[in-house]
Amino acid sequence: MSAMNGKPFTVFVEGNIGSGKTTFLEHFRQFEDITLLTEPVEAWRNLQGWNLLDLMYKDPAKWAMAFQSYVSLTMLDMHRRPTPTPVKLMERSLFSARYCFVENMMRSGTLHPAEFAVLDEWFRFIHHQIPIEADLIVYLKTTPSIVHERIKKRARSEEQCVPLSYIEDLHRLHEDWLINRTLGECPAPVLMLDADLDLSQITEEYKKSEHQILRKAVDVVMRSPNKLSPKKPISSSPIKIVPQLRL
Ligand SMILES: Nc1ncnc2c1ncn2[C@@H]1O[C@H](COP(=O)(O)OP(=O)(O)O)[C@@H](O)[C@H]1O
Ligand SMILES: Nc1nc2c(ncn2[C@H]2C[C@H](O)[C@@H](COP(=O)(O)O)O2)c(=O)[nH]1
Repeated sequence: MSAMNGKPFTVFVEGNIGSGKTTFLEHFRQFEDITLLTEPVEAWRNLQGWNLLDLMYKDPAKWAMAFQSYVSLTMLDMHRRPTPTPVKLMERSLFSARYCFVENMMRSGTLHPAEFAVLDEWFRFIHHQIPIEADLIVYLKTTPSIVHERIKKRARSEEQCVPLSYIEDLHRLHEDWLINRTLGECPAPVLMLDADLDLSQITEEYKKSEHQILRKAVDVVMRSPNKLSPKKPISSSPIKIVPQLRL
């Protein structure tokens, strides 16, 4: 199934560490005609045998520049990845790397001002020379203390020493970027979801976003009904499938 006009309906899924971005993408695995691109964390944990994520957390002053440079490369690769489907969901973006993580490293003094200037120039160049657009941003809004507990429970070795204050700083930057609009550029309309809800309630919250996300795929269904169906068939009738998508 090719994307319409060669450009998929692109969604950036944004939110603090542990807010449920990967879990959100997994919710959409039930549908066909969607490309899901999770954050390349494993690439950051193993670049030719080097765990850049661990090095960055252990000695940010020394490794922040190298880590952010590689984050930029891997995220640009995701932005530019050919997408054969009408809908593409990406976990994070070059925008959150710049306006949340790099901004925080500059403000906290982790990045030298000259290092920040280099990363900022790279972001400006990429943003103005290469299309890295989005049609929608889904913002998984969370409370720092809640995601800090989730991070501890997830127990990713590199993150065990991440303090609550770091999560609070990232929260404020996400809010300023996506909600208050006092930081940087917001490249698409924002759909905010309450990602504090626990796993027993979060599916209903995720469903609030299905219509806006799947509407391009719905268009495809209306033109070729046999094309889109959940991997677990809801019904043999495309009509019953389409209302399921019209939430
Ligand atoms: N709504 C939720 N309630 C409770 N735990 C959650 C929820 N969403 C995700 N988790 C758990 O929290 C951790 C982080 O979720 P994940 O999807 O990896 O977040 P992210 O990709 O934003 O870092 C995982 O252990 C996951 O199982
Ligand atoms: N310093 C940066 N760290 C980043 C960036 N993008 C992600 N990360 C870190 C945060 C987590 O420890 C891990 C994965 O993020 P999740 O939110 O998916 O858990 O990678 C960045 O640009 N800079």
